[in-house]
Amino acid sequence: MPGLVELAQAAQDRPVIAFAIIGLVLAALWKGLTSGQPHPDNVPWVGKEEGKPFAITRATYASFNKAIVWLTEGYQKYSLKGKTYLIPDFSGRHEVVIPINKLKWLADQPDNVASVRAAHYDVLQGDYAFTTPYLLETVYHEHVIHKSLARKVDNIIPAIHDEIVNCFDTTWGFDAANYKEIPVWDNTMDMISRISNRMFVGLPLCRNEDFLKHNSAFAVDVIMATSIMPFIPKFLHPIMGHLVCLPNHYHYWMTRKHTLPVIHQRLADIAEKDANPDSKIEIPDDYITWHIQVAKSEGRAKEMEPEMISRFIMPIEFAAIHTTSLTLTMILFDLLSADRAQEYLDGLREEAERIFPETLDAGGRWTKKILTKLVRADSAIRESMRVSNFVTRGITRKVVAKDGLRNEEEGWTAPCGSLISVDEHSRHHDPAVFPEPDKYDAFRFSRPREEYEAARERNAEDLQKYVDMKNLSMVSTGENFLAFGHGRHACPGRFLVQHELKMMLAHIVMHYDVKLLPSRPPNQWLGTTIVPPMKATISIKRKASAPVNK
Ligand code: HEM
Repeated sequence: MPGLVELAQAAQDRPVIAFAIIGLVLAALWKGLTSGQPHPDNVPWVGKEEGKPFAITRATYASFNKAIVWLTEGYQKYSLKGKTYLIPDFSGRHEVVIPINKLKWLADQPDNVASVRAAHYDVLQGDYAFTTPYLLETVYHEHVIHKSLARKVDNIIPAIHDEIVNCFDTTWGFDAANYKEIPVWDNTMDMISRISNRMFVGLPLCRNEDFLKHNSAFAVDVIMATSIMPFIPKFLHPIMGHLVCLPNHYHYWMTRKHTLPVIHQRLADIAEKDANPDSKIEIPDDYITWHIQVAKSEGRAKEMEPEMISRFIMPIEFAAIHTTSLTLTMILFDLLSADRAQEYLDGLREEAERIFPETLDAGGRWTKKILTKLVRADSAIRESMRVSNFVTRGITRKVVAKDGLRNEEEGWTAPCGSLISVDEHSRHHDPAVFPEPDKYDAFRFSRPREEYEAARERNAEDLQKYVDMKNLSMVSTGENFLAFGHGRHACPGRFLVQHELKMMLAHIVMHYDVKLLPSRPPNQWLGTTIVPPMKATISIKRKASAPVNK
């Protein structure tokens, strides 16, 4: 530990850095002392020691490493009894946490009463982080994904499969003699960036290293901005917001030089094809095309500008790449360290090898219909998202109605500006809902589905059971599975993610031997976010028997 003299000397040597650090510390303290999200005043708190001076401020600071303790306390004391409570947050954004029986009530609120867009705008620093507020004000990219992705998914699966094969070939490789260490987080980020971009911008850009590098740097810039900005007093935001987000502009600028030529070409090709439907030009099925087609059909001039198309690619990349990479990283660690890891790997391999031959009619490429049969892979993914989800609270909505949002049943009103959410972590770990809730049981959700299929004799009584079984799939959201949210704003990307992750798991088990892990490399809690171990590795080698390209 340096002494005061050394610190004073260091400050003299680097006055600008010292000034900046002192400024940030003072700002953080100031913020802690004065912050406070609007909230109902007749709802109990967890973590706040009533009667003590600066009780909310102290709870705000303590919340950084108390999230799990307070969520558990809130769940036991209030949620299980159908009661709402308040939880402090390190960012100063204290939340109203409702019990699970009010999930539908919240999800059904109109957008002009409880808004997901406003909640995301605040958390993601919409004024500054994405280079122009217009992107998160309009969320046009989300509209495009909602309108297009589920309809287009069958068309894009072959391209996604092709990209997955290419990613594994070029990063995990072909060496069948020696095990190779794979740094899981870096590798999944690399692969998921390429695979996602195959759908967003297509070939060859999805493999362009400079484009991918600046894209991923942009996402890190956004995360930096969301971490730093809550600690800067509001009145300084118009200056500090732009300063903190200077790197975002730079990295956007660097991606733009790659995307703009593709966008110009695409606009020209689509115009040519529209004018001359017999033209031989092939229009790729990717985000750029969907963006243009939706904008054209809705007469949106601004969204047709090449510059805007290029900017809108950034928030969609942000929504897709980190979420999917975190999920895949968690899946690999959960699967390889489970008590019955070998049995799970063998089960996944047996399923993949049994189903894959059905693709031969489709040129050895998976299709949506065939992928639906991978129920064990589906379960292995859903189970990891249940046990190792990286967010603890979800379905977050900001109250935007001027008069607030009234809950008659409990008799509270959340004033305009309040944040309301659901504690999905505790629900996903509730022993009354999931026996042995902390255990990763890869086939928890596929076992009943397989038993049902084996015994299936269609009659009227089976119909309900059939629906129940469908509800165990990873895209089915509800009280017991909230990792993709729920209701009309549930993640539309999940209709792609399910196929992408299943294809990746099937590829791994059919092509590689993977060493089991002696124990689960631990996740880390950062406030209320859970991050997987970023440096942990796994050992893999190509199966000598693996087919060269499938
Ligand atoms: C495993 C990967 C992913 C996870 C865990 C995930 C999770 C989520 C969650 C929790 C929400 C918020 C739902 C709510 O507030 O109710 C969301 C929203 C969204 N996600 Fe995902 N997501 C993933 C991948 C993707 C991908 C690949 C895309 C795009 C292709 C995408 C696009 C979106 C969009 C556009 C929204 C906003 C929906 C709306 O507000 O109407 N996500 N996602």
